[in-house]
Amino acid sequence: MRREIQHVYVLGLGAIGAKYASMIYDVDPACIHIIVDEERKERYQREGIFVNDRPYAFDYVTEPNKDYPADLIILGVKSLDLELAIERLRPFVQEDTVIISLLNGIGTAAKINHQLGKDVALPSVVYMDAVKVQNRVSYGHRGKVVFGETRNTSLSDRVKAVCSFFDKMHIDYVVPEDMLLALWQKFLINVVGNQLTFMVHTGYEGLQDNPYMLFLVQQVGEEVIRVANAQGIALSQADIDNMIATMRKINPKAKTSMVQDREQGRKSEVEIFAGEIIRQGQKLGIPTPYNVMMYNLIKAYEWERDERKK
Ligand SMILES: NC(=O)C1=CN([C@@H]2O[C@H](COP(=O)(O)OP(=O)(O)OC[C@H]3O[C@@H](n4cnc5c(N)ncnc54)[C@H](OP(=O)(O)O)[C@@H]3O)[C@@H](O)[C@H]2O)C=CC1
Ligand SMILES: CC(C)(CO)C(=O)C(=O)O
Repeated sequence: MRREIQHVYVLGLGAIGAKYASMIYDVDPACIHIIVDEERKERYQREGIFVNDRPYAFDYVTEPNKDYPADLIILGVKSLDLELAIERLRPFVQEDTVIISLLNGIGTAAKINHQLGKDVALPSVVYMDAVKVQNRVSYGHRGKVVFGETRNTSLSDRVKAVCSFFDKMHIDYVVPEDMLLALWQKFLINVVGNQLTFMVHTGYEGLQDNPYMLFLVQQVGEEVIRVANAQGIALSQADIDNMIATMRKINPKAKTSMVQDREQGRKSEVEIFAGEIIRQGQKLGIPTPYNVMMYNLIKAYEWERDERKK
């Protein structure tokens, strides 16, 4: 029988990580700890971390404490920092630890489990509109974590433990029956929405009524569906239609995380979006020309920005 979740560690106190850390802190400040290195600890303590304008005095830890074993670790780094982050959290992982990774992309849980050599990470994704600028995080919606075992016809003990913890912390979540499909539904939004808004440099409004963008939404979306279907994942036109309907309900001025990366001069996560679709398409013999074009345009933009000025 799995014990109740009492101590939670967050690695990656960015837009998403700080948002969830603050929600947990608001209910039970003693149960939340932030894994950092010495440099981050000093910087976060000196500058403070604000979430929706409220300062948070988190417990910053650089190494595990046997009095507070990690029942749950929430990972909130960008995909480019994933490998290093997994090594940082390795000493915190106990026999019963569960890892929920809030990163975008379809392969994160598998990567974590492979690198750690054990089955500790549950596949998960988050729907959220959080932004971090310097030491200040803001968000408009409560967001939603989607997580679970690959199939959840009945709930495993570790999924039940996370559900009851999220209930206590008032964190909205969904445990879908088919987690692989849920990962691909989110992946579809990222491959289509994040990359097109990045290239056109627009908020969600670009995906709501711009006829040229809507043409591309359909073409890029169909490539994702073909790659998914070839692997037995039942992504369909209905998912593109749902995505368009959902985009139309979002604040038109809000921005995908990839547009935020562009505005803050950071490297984007194109490798886990178009890069992943292109690699999978090549293995399966499925052409993905729209993604090849997007991948190279995004890379070309970043090359001009980052390499030429060196
Ligand atoms: N923002 C959003 O609305 C959404 C984001 N996502 C996904 O969530 C993931 C995280 O995104 P987001 O929160 O926006 O990213 P941010 O860039 O805001 O945050 C990442 C954080 O990770 C920290 N970090 C990186 N490496 C380490 C390390 N080794 N040890 C400790 N901390 C580390 C960084 O710290 P520092 O700043 O000190 O360098 C930074 O604060 C991405 O995959 C993104 O696609 C998904 C849905 C929505
Ligand atoms: C789905 C979306 C667009 C918001 O949660 C996202 O994942 C992102 O901005 O990266």
